[in-house]
Amino acid sequence: MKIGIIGAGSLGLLYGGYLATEHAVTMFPRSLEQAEKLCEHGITVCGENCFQVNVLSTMDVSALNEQDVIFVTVKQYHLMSIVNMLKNIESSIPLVFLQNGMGHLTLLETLPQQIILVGTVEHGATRKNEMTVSHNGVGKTNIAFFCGHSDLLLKFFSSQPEQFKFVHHDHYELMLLHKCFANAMINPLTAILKVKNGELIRNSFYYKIFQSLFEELISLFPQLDREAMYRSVKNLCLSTKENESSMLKDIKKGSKTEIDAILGYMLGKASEREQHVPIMTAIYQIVKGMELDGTIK
Ligand SMILES: NC(=O)C1=CN([C@@H]2O[C@H](COP(=O)(O)OP(=O)(O)OC[C@H]3O[C@@H](n4cnc5c(N)ncnc54)[C@H](OP(=O)(O)O)[C@@H]3O)[C@@H](O)[C@H]2O)C=CC1
Ligand SMILES: CC(C)(CO)C(=O)C(=O)O
Repeated sequence: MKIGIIGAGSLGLLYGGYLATEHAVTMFPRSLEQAEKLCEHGITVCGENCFQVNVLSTMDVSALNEQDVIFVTVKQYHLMSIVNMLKNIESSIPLVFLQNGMGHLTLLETLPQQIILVGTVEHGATRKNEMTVSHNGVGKTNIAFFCGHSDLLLKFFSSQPEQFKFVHHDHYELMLLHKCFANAMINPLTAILKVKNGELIRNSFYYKIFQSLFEELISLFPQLDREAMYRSVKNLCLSTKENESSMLKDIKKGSKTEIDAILGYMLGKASEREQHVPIMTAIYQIVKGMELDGTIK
C-alpha cells in the first residue's frame, strides 16, 4: 500500500516508522527541513528494539493524491489549518484521523472523502528529533469507520503485526467517547496539579476531586455503564501511573493543549443538556488560563 502521513511529530513518526517496514510511506511534515532530513535518514523508532526504515517525504501536497490511504497525525487544534489541504485530496482516498478528544468530529463532517476513519491510540510516543521517535508504551490502535466502509482497509488493518496491532470497532462514537472520557478525567487534573497520572488515585485529596469530576461527567452520559466507566478510568490511571499526561507535558512546554477537544467537548454536551457542571467548568477555565500565560514554562 502507498501510505501518506500528514504531520511528523510523535505519532506521525511512530506510524510512519512501523508502517514503512511493509509499505511505501510518504511523510508530509510542516517544514522543508524536516522533509529533507526524513528523505536522507528515514525514521528511527526506539523502543525495546530500535529499527530504522526508509521513507519518502515531501512538501508537495499534490503527492497526497498518489496515496492509497492517508493518516492525519497533527494535533486536534492544527486540523483547522490543514482543512483546505484535506478538502483538495481526492474524495476516493480514505483518511484516518488519530487525534485525542472529540472536538474534531464536526470538522470531519465537512470533508468530501467517502471513507473516513477515526482512531484512538493506546501507544505512548515521544518525538526525540525530526527523524527519531521513542516508543515508550506498546499498546494498540482502535479504529472505526466515521463514514463509508472498505473491506480492503479492514484487511490491511488486521494484517498489521502484533506489536503494532489495530482493532476494529463498530461504533466510532462509543469508541471515541471512552477515550475522551478518560482524557477528560486524567489530563486536565494532572496538568493543573503537576502530577503523574497515578497521583490522582494515590493522594486521597486529589482522589476526592477525581471522584467529584467523575460524578459530573458520568451524569452527561446516562447510556454509559457507570461502574464499568469508573473501573476503566481508574485502571488507566493506575496502569499509566508513572506517565505524565500529554496535557501536563504541553503545559510544561508552554504549548497549547487539547483542552477544547476534550473538556470543551464535554462542556458542550453539558450545555446541550442544560446541566450545571461547576467542577468541569472551573477545571476548563484554569487550564485555559494556564495556556494563556504559560505559567509553568
Ligand atoms: N504522542 C502520543 O503518545 C499520543 C498522541 N495522541 C494524539 O495524537 C495527536 C498527535 O499527537 P502528537 O504526535 O503527540 O503531537 P506532536 O506535537 O508530536 O505532533 C504533531 C505534529 O503535527 C505537525 N503539524 C502541525 N501542523 C501541520 C501542518 N500544517 N502540516 C504538517 N504537519 C503539521 C507538527 O509539526 P511541527 O513539528 O512543525 O510543529 C507536529 O510535528 C494528538 O491529538 C494527541 O492527543 C494520542 C495518544 C498518544
Ligand atoms: C491515557 C493518557 C491519560 C496517558 O497519559 C493519555 O492518553 C494522555 O496523556 O493523553
